[in-house]
Amino acid sequence: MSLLPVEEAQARLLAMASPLPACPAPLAEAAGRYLAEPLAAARDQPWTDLSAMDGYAVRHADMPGPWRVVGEMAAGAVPGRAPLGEGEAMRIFTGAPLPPGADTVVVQEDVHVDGTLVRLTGEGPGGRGRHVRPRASDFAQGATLLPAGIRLGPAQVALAALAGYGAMPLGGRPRISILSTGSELVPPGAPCSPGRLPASNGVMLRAMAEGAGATVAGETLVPDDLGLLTQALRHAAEADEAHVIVTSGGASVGDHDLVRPALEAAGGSIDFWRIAMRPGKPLIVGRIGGAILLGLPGNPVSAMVTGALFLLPLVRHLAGAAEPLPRTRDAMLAVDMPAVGGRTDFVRATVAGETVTPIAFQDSAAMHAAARANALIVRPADSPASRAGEKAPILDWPALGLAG
Ligand SMILES: Nc1nc2c(c(=O)[nH]1)N[C@H]1C(S)=C(S)[C@@H](COP(=O)(O)OP(=O)(O)OC[C@H]3O[C@@H](n4cnc5c(N)ncnc54)[C@H](O)[C@@H]3O)O[C@H]1N2
Ligand code: MOO
Repeated sequence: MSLLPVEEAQARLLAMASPLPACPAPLAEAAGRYLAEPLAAARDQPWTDLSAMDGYAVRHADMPGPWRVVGEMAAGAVPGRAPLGEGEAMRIFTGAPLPPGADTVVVQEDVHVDGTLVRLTGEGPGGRGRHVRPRASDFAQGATLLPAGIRLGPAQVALAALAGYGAMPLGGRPRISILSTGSELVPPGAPCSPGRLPASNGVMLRAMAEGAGATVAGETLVPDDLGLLTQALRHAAEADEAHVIVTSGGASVGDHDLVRPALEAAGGSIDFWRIAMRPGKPLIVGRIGGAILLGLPGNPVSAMVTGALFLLPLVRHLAGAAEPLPRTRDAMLAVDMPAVGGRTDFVRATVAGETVTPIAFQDSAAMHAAARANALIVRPADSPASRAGEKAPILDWPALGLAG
């Protein structure tokens, strides 16, 4: 059975599912999720010309003063209709609307005040319009502020609030169920007798998926037993109602590698198996009930890399992301790198500025080495050797969704 190229496998996986239905949600729940429709401003910001400083609103034509103070405006005030007359000033505070006729604000540090008379002590504000935030200078009502499919962070949530919204249409939250397979596994922190191994993939995949906006409906350790694994898969599909079931381990060709037979015994089917990538070759993709099954390899680094390149794009796609796949950028290789075989190599590396350096120990079970990395160097299958100083595509941790 030939190995599937990585890009083809990613495209086939994403084509298996449609984004979940969108629904309106309060802004407090929006960060980390995807906007389902373009966001248009429901108001002008600012709503009128506002002062950017504490001081005195004046007519620039009256420069350099002096002025007679005829009233006061604070944020929240609404200007009256009478325009400022010649030589008149309005005491004004940051965020307050300018009275009609005023076009410039003199800051209070630049004036001497004697009763109601205000004189410049310095050079004054300079040009007309100084210290004024003109109406709609940030955005105008009706303007498209955010496109559909972007991930909302704190700044976008604040923008939505200023644009007049208390809720936004958001993509759905994918539910995932995590099954860590292997009779050798014990839960993290449990006593680890000889032959046992702390299960690390479950907590890692949970952190990755939750960071991408998924909710974890179940997280279970399952021994290498066909009956128990079959039952666990059914449970994840039916009771957890998972959109995605992600297994780790048991994906390869050994006698104890049971994910494929268990999937078939549970009534599921395999769409494809084995990808031309290193690490991560044994990846399985299938379906069971309404869920997509993603069978990741057990080696911790293989699970991390396949989780970042397959699980997270699938989560983003279901959650409504316009661009679910991570984007590469170019960096300069710090060292020579050998020719690549028939599988695309995702080399764990550290990137600093524009320079990327592979980590010396590339074992797919070596989590200590992988936890020092902050990028993968992407070396496509069958590439020739590269020299230090050449450019190479990398996927850095923020692009992959692995940044802490
Ligand atoms: N004859 C062959 N052997 C192997 C092949 C192959 O093509 N032919 N592929 C190798 C590759 S590549 C990988 S990757 C591994 C992964 O295979 P599995 O998915 O079947 O993984 P397991 O054998 O179950 O486990 C591998 C390794 O990882 C440890 N493990 C498993 N689960 C966890 C977990 N949740 N947390 C931490 N560590 C875990 C497990 O104890 C094993 O040491 O197969 C190669 N073999
Ligand atoms: O693909 Mo395995 O993940 O090379 O170690």
